[in-house]
Amino acid sequence: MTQTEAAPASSTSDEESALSVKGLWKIFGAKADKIIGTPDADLSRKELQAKTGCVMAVKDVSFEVRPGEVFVVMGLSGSGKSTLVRLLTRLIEPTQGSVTIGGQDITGADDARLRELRRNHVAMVFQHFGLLPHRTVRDNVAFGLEVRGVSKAERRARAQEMVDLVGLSGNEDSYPDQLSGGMQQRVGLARALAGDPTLMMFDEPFSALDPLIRRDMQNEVIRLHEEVGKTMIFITHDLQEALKLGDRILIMRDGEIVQIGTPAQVVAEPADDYVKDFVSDVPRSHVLTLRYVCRQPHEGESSDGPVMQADEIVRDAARKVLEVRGAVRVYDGEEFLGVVDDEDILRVVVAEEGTQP
Ligand SMILES: Nc1ncnc2c1ncn2[C@@H]1O[C@H](COP(=O)(O)OP(=O)(O)OP(=O)(O)O)[C@@H](O)[C@H]1O
Repeated sequence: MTQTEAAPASSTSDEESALSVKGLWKIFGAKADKIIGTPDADLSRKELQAKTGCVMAVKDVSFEVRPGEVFVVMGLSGSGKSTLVRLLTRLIEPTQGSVTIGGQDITGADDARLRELRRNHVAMVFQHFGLLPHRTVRDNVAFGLEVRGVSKAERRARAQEMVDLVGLSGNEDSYPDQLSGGMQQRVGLARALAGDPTLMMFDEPFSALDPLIRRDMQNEVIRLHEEVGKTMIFITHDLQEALKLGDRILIMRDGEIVQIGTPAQVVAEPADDYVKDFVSDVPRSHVLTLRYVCRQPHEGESSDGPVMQADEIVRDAARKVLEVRGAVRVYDGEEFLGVVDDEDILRVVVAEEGTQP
């Protein structure tokens, strides 16, 4: 994934965003809509539940996702991730707030528009693959196209293309129970891609897979993203997965946003002790970029070293920096940010020795 440290999300307008979420709330329970705007809304989840019986699942969440971005929503169990992703297409009705997908207001959409949106623009990949057991791989992949009324020949051709894309060539005529978990999830990916959605949502798709297969599937998502460039919203409780896949990560706790940032930002500048604690075991050189390591040149330090870009990850930059006598210059595009020398790199690497589990 690219690790672009771009402008803050708030500078993106609704028309430019793939997804725009504003002031979104979900409170489960009777009279939940009477709570927002009252002092009860400021109670902790536990206090609110004790007082009113209502559960604050998602609390005043706002964010923007850019076209082509992989946006990860990360949080521990119960933080509100699944509710949030279901609010985005109104599989769960929001208590308050607005959602705009590709410039279309979802919150006010009638049933027909919602169906059209779910069918043609948004694809979801879940942990439980939701494959139809009596259909072949090919027919599972083509299912959404069938619902849309695409002709049989066109469906077959498109399904084959997607089966090939996810590396399942030769398994077209197998049934789901003849495939391993990883392969079944590939069918789920192919099915999601078949309809050429504008937005793909993944709700903990790899949580049930073995660690090695899970890593393969993460790499597969990265490869597919590079190939098809879709906007992706990826829900996970796994920090490593979030750091690996996300262009940006939204960290949730108790229904609220704690931080939104690039992997490097979250590790270098955690918003609070909760995030700090969360990222404390992360090998920093694998995530931090030169932006967070560079410094102003010392007096008299030569400033004619080679140039590197600020979004280069420290581990990838290390060899080049260590080979240079003196410092390399770090630029964000045309803008000079500072310099980095071998000691600056080693400081990151040595510091992480103490953080490895
Ligand atoms: N239908 C419901 N009625 C009442 N409370 C609910 C409902 N659905 C979810 N909740 C509560 O809302 C909170 C957020 O749940 P949610 O499932 O969104 O979290 P999550 O981060 O996805 O967790 P997990 O990974 O365990 O699914 C939890 O306290 C949960 O118990």
